[in-house]
Amino acid sequence: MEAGTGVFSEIIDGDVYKYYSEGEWKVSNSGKTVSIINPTTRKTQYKVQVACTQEEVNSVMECSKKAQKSWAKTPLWKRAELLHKAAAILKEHKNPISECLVKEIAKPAKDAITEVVRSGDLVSYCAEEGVRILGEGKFLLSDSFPGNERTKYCLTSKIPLGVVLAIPPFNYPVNLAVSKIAPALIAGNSLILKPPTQGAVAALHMVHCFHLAGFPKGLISCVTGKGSEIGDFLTMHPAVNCISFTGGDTGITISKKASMIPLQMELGGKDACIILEDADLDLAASNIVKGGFSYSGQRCTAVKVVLVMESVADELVKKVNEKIAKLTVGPPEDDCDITPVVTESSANFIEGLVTDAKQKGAMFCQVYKREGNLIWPLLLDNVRPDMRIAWEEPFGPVLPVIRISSVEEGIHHCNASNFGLQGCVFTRDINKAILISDAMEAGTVQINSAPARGPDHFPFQGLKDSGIGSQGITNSISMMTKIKSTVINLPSPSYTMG
Ligand SMILES: NC(=O)c1ccc[n+]([C@@H]2O[C@H](COP(=O)([O-])OP(=O)(O)OC[C@H]3O[C@@H](n4cnc5c(N)ncnc54)[C@H](O)[C@@H]3O)[C@@H](O)[C@H]2O)c1
Repeated sequence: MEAGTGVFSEIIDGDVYKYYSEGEWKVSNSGKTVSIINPTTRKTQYKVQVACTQEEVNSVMECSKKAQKSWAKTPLWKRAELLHKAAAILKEHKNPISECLVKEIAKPAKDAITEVVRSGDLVSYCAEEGVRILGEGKFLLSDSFPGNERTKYCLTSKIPLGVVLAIPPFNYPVNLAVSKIAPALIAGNSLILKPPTQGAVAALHMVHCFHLAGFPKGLISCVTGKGSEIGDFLTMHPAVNCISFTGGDTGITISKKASMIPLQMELGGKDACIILEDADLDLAASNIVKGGFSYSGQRCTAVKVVLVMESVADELVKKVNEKIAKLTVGPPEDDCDITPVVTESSANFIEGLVTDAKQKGAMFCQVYKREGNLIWPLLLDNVRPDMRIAWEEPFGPVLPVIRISSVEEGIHHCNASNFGLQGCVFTRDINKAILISDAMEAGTVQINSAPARGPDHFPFQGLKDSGIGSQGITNSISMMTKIKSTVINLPSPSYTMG
């Protein structure tokens, strides 16, 4: 089945995709649309509605508030049952959804399928985890605090926050949407999704799978439009009780504007890969290539700078270059390793970093080549700290190598970054690895493997400008709840068996 056909024909009106509110697919009164440009053909692939009007957003909010009230009264097992159903429908329709990922964000076809299947698994896992952790609370006794007798019993439980606003980025528009939707729903919240422009159509198909599962009207809504146009109205809306955002620096702006509500922010990274003299260089080289160039480097946890000890640098660079030479470059439909980057402006930004590095004397291991949005993989050796690429996130298939003469120098570079998402270290000495992991200011450090977000139940968080709070299924469920206590006061102390 193709995108927009069969069960999905309901979500499209002519050639424009609708938005989703009050359990229905609707055409916005704004009368405006935005074109989604296929990164490979650079032609319009799909159209979605621009900025639903403020009245439409207000009505989405009202409806979401109302739906949440009755959802919070729906038994946990029933919420879980619906999530399991949605997960199965999502997996069943992996083909049309992955087709959108290929055409909207040039994700290699195989990876696009993996994203949808992984998303279904995430939703199911979340339902199971929710049933366990939300079914438990705490029981506290007053006499453990000095001066108290056992006259108070405190019962705590986790309650929903209300309306959760989810804003995912373009690179995993399905997976990073469900990683917010599923925890929000299992915890008893309603959810409003604002998908990225590139990736919006994949997200709308995914939302329709939740619709088909039969969630109550208004519990899930999906509002399309440019972040720059409707972003502020959504993120500053008084009805929103929690924002879960994944993306770039926009998250910093949102966190400054948002009101006093819980924020989950997963932002950019400049994940460093430190290679010691005793490292298994073959293992390191394959992880650098996989970590640095998968999905053309457009991953928050991509290896974004290699910090290698001078004594093994020549050998490592040689091994990495041999592997880069084997990467296939071309369209996502052919499952090429390197596919066009998401937009022309991204390609121009990447080119700017490459030009800066060239002017400042970096060594090019390959010839720089670009056709449209397609950039061939490039390793830049002998990068120095005065080059932009040493610090900035290219979000493309360009990887800098900085040669270091001590571990301290590597840690210093890593910690001087504003980002602190993940990092990795390659060594056969586990004691050194632990010391380095502790010294690196990053939310997660991988030992002998490239940075990675999954498996999706692991905690995932960034320090400094890389984020607020922690994701991962369990942490996201907890983050989308609040603790509520009920205290039973006894007229006189009561001790068990007393
Ligand atoms: N830490 C993580 O978990 C993680 C994961 C994936 C990507 N990322 C980061 O995301 C970035 C790439 O993704 P991107 O280009 O889609 O990021 P982006 O910040 O440009 O956009 C993210 C989302 O925010 C929306 N948006 C834009 N302006 C807005 C506004 N004013 N108000 C509300 N929403 C607004 C966009 O439409 C999109 O849905 C990279 O920096 C990458 O490192 C981080």
